[in-house]
Amino acid sequence: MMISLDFDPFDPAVLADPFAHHAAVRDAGPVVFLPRIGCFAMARHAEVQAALKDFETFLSGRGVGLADFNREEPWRPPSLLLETDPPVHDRTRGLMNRVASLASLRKVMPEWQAKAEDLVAGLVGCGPFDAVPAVAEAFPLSVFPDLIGLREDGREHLIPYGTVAFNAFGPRNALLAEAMDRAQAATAWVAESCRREHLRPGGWGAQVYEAADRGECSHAEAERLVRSFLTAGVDTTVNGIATAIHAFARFPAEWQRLRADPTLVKRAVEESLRWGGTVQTFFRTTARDVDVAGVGIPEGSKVLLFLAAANRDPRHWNDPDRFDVTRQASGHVGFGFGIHQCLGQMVARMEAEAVIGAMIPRVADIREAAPARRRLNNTLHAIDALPVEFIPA
Ligand SMILES: O=C(O)c1ccc(C2CC2)cc1
Repeated sequence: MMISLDFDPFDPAVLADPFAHHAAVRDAGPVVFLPRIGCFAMARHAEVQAALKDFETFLSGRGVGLADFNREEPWRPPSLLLETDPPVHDRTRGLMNRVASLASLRKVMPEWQAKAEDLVAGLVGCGPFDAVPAVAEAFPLSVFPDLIGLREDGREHLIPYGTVAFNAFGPRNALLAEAMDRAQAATAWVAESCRREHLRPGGWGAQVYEAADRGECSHAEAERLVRSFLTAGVDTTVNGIATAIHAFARFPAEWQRLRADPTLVKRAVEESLRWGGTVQTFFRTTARDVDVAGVGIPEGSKVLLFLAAANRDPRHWNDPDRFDVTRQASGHVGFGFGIHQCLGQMVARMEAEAVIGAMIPRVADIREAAPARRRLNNTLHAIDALPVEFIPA
């Protein structure tokens, strides 16, 4: 029996506080239909994880946004990672896994830790500041473009470019239109920056082109694969770090628990990824008629997967709305799940661990200087301003 829910997940009021609406979607049933969007939806952990794992039934190649690439032109050439299915995905993901290796990240970790320590030390005891530009944007923009090997000029374009890319997974609403208008220069800069001549030898970008030299992909594909790093690798980590700092400001007892046991830093970062819901949703498209929990979903249907709702599903987590630095948050779907699980998840973890790890010995308290201000986005639970004070230890 199909349950319909008169609910627009992309309504600005919902995007401003999505968690307030997730229980209703979860409780309405394992699969519901959203007539306002014209899609099916899943918000419970079991069904979301199962759909993410079942890449043959729930396709990515027809787009992971509301737009069905079989029916309408994508706003940009589709991603050869995010928006492909096997066998193409097997080839491109294998290539990118070899480039974005843990070994290469381990090499830069000491430099990232030193940069995070310098950044945090300069903010402790200096009164209220906005942690979004000062930390959440500053740190990823100081380390990630260098990892990829991007040119120095124009790196600030990466933020508005990510904003339009993540809005583009949603409907053609005012948020997307505004982001498109603002991102014209950024879109041009990103396209140019992915060209081989603009990439530093030795960086991840140049390594993708070297894979093309070896015949692992075409040089045109290499340009699009480098673009994936730029699209996925900034707005996500910026908001992941902002959300972690915001969580500790809102739950000071958790900050004290972490300061009392700094070995919890990896667990605390993972919990912020579960609890924070930076990446709220993604779509899939059904490859065939499929029955999920007694609901018939026709072939070619768009299915909205509420990742953040699944990460707070009381059917799977104890006291899910509680931010708990000691929780074992493995199994969350904040990075997706299955073959499309986030290629850059180790980058995201390492960036957040470097920043939070630098704060632990230096910051006795994180004081909210004013309420955080949301930056509405069709996909990201983003923070626009986070006025805080780092009280010296
Ligand atoms: O390949 C891409 O362009 C791409 C864009 C966005 C993501 C989201 C999941 C972080 C992933 C890949």
